[in-house]
Amino acid sequence: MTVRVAVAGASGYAGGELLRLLLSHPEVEIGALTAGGNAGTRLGQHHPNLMPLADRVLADTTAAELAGHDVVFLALPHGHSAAIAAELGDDAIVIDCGADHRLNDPTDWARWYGGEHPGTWPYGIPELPGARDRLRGSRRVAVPGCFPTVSSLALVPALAAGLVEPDAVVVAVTGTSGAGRALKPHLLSAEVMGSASVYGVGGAHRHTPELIQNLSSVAGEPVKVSFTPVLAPMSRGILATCSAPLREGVDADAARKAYLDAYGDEPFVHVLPEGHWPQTSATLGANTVHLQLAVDPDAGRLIIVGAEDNLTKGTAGGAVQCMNLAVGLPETTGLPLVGVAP
Ligand SMILES: NC(=O)C1=CN([C@@H]2O[C@H](COP(=O)(O)OP(=O)(O)OC[C@H]3O[C@@H](n4cnc5c(N)ncnc54)[C@H](OP(=O)(O)O)[C@@H]3O)[C@@H](O)[C@H]2O)C=CC1
Ligand SMILES: CC(=O)N[C@@H](CCC(=O)OP(=O)(O)O)C(=O)O
Repeated sequence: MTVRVAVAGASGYAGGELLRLLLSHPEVEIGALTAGGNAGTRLGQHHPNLMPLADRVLADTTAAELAGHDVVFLALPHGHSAAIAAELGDDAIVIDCGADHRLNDPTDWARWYGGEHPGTWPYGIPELPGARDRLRGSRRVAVPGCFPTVSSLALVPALAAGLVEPDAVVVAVTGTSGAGRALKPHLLSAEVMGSASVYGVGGAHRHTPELIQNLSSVAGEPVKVSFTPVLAPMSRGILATCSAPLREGVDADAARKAYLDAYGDEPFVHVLPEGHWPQTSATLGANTVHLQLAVDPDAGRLIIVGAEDNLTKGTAGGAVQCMNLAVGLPETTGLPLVGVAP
């Protein structure tokens, strides 16, 4: 099978990571590459690592440029996907790395992003209960936010098995590439190097409703989520420390069993051997999430720590995994399982 793909937003971080993965995908032919203000420039100017595509010139992001492909990846800022997807129609599978089609509830959309709800697409974490069947053969995929990917995978088995109360706390350290490559003063090296800082504190981050949506759907009841992101001086990676109050009688063995049952057969989600704790460097460049858990008997809480590369499993790798499901290829095709640590 040859899957002809286009990437809109190819000059950005998510677009660049998509191309890195697609270049080594055995069934993919890379077609149109588009951008915004950087249209007309060479891809090599933006992604010097992508040598085989260095001389490709970026086109304007229009439906006409993106037409005629089997799969179109949209790696554009929020709010740019719905109109282009509508113009492409059903001829192409469209995989949106942005937030436009993630939230089910129009009221949530209006509160967190503003404006009219662009509609909900099948949500791209295949490892969540029931998700894989919805993604297989789908013509549309909403790729999750990078924080919700690792944090949902960390908390879902405990909530689905009823081991914890529906009241989660997530504190997640992230590298700066999560913010994209547009210039922003708080991402200057003088601000970031040698310092860690919080943002979006007090339920103010727009990934909170996405997490609540994912966790509540498996818990079967509304789940409260307190989410705090922490910006750290690294380019890639997320380390999420998640916890929730343990229900009466739940011990460490029962908790571990729930995670091994949930992920024992998953190629990309690894529950580490006891005593080993996730670290971002072990997941860099790999389409993996590493998890470990512990019971804190004095606090009465289950603690789950998860690591991922925000650009790989947290965006582009997850997107390619969903493409494989959508086109009927084995889910793992072309995706790296091994990180580049140290
Ligand atoms: N970075 C991450 O870890 C993650 C990102 N995402 C999502 O992926 C999407 C892309 O993010 P990211 O790559 O980080 O962002 P970047 O800012 O790095 O890249 C944005 C891309 O979109 C293009 N673009 C910007 N404005 C327009 C426009 N008006 N019309 C057409 N193209 C435009 C840019 O082109 P140009 O260079 O010409 O400006 C660039 O190619 C976002 O929706 C983001 O939320 C999701 C999960 C994680
Ligand atoms: C460091 C940093 O700023 N990270 C971004 C992560 C955004 C992301 O990955 O996802 P979406 O934009 O696709 O929702 C943030 O917190 O907004």
